Amino acid sequence: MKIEVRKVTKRYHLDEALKNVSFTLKGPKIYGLLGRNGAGKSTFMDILAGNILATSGEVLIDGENPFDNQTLSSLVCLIKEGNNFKRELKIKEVIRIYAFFYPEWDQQLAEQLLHEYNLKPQAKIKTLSKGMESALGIIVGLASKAPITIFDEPYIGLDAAARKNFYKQMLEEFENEKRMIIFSTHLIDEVSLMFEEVLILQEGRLVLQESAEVLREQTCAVTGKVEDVEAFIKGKEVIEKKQLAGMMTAYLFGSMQEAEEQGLKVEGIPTQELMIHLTEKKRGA
Ligand SMILES: Nc1ncnc2c1ncn2[C@@H]1O[C@H](COP(=O)(O)OP(=O)(O)OP(=O)(O)O)[C@@H](O)[C@H]1O
Repeated sequence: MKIEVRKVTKRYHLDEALKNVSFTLKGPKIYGLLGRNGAGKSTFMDILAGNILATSGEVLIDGENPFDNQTLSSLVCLIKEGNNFKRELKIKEVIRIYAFFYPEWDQQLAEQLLHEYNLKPQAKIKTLSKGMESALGIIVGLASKAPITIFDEPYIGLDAAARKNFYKQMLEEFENEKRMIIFSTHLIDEVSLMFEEVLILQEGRLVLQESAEVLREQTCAVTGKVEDVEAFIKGKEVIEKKQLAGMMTAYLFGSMQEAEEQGLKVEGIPTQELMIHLTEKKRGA
């Protein structure tokens, strides 16, 4: 499936949650949608799921507007960080509703995951802990088999071991049957290896869209004497530089090998740190 985002702005009264954002996503792929609080991630996901309209510009899924579009709504499954289900419903009723709604629903997978997460079909949503409710969201998202599955921080209340289990299940599902998964998270380093492409939003603007491979392999942190680092980074795309006691560290797009040949100390940059530097750079620009 193809998602085209064209000059999208979303305004809430005086607040601009998205500012003239344009990009294209093509599935099947696992996309990481990153950004700090209030960057506009949830707003974008809500527009994509057809829950709200952009103030201007358009989002198209295979050429169609998702707002109030019944055909598309059965192809897109959005799981948010909470309040996905009516509190009075039982788990088995939630499962029945989603099974009815999503044509590719995988009942066997849903039952297997309910068992793994130890969720009782008779239990009412309002009796579940935060972690159990998140687990149900994860189960529904995975079992929906929706060609566009969107997870917006879906793991609130799950501990590190349960989150790891979820990432494993998600990857297995993706390998079994490829689809487009858009995943928004704060816990970037936990999941960064899963992403094939990363988008970073900052204050409503898209500051980066890049394949994760390029980010991992073609960015590095170079440290050495100020004059050596300055000479090395001349003409290169520098993300950030820091100076202390005659030494400099520069974060840049460039090959590690080239820096090593110059006798500089070179390290990879964890995605989390890269995101912080990229968003700070744009803020200062
Ligand atoms: N319903 C709303 N009414 C008014 N303002 C809103 C609404 N939803 C979002 N906003 C504002 O739009 C901006 C973007 O919010 P959004 O929730 O999309 O960001 P986010 O990147 O998902 O953040 P977080 O990670 O904290 O959920 C914020 O300034 C937020 O206050």
